Amino acid sequence: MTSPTALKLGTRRSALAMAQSGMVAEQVRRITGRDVELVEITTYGDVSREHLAQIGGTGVFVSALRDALLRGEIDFAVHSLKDLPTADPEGLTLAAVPLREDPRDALIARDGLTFEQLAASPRGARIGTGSPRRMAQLNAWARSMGLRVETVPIRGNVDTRIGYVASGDLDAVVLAAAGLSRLGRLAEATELISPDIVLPAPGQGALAVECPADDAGLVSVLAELDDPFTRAAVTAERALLAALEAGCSAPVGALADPVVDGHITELRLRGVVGTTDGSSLVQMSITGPTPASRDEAVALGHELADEMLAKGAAGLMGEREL
Ligand SMILES: NCc1[nH]cc(CCC(=O)O)c1CC(=O)O
Repeated sequence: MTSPTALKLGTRRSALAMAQSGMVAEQVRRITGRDVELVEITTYGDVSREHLAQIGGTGVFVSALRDALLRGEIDFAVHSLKDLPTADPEGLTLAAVPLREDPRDALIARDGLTFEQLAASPRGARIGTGSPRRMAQLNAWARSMGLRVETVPIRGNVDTRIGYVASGDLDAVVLAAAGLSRLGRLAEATELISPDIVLPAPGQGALAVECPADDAGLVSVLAELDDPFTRAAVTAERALLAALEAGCSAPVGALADPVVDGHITELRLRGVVGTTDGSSLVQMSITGPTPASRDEAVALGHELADEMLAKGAAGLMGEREL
């Protein structure tokens, strides 16, 4: 039963989306004392069997929720921040970026193996991922050890992807640790991949809580879920992505994390662009004062983008296939 004043939270139907939305709904209930009702929205991305790149990237998951917000069918929506296109939508506002989960990628491999053990396996390793960013960095990592792995494009929900390892079709798959964690399945990871080796997608592990910009009451309530440090970090990462003019399926990794010296002193932003075969990578980092404003976070991202472009990053971003 929901009360007539229940807030409507629009969500995709996938297990991951439902888990994420459920967590945010609980926080909003606690803050407002109001009931929050989950409203399932089916997106084209959920029903299409085509590859994501052919239907315009993960943005397809987002646009159906945004349309429902703009039509007033739902009051707010929760997205995986890494799935959001870098352009700000008309009429909507990013009301909160809650505290980020572990941003790293996780390996789920047969027999409890790590990536290095798989790469060294004499029969060769087939590793499933549909992400050019993961392919580029996994292949570069194997090359750095004088080894090769075969990256196999896959898609589908978390269950489907883990299923390829359980069935023996693949030796391993790579997934975001945050998604596994939200589904209560992080224990299945056989390795949490260091960002020194594979940088996550910009915004990975963070959620985006979005609502109509003109709903001042709701905007101020949802703002209580915001974590300013997470927001600054993902703003810098996404500014880097936008400045590299990369599409959402391009092989760009980025992570802004705190430089801790007793307390947080600075923000370090790392970025990577590469060819999916891992033969060339441009990987750079900069450190600056923790941004005190959106403009400062954006400036940090743009500064690193300029340095990466000067090192030839643009030439590595032609590949768009999954
Ligand atoms: N690509 C789809 C997607 N979007 C967000 C997550 C995981 C959760 C997150 O990064 O916040 C995933 C799954 C994955 O990459 O393994």
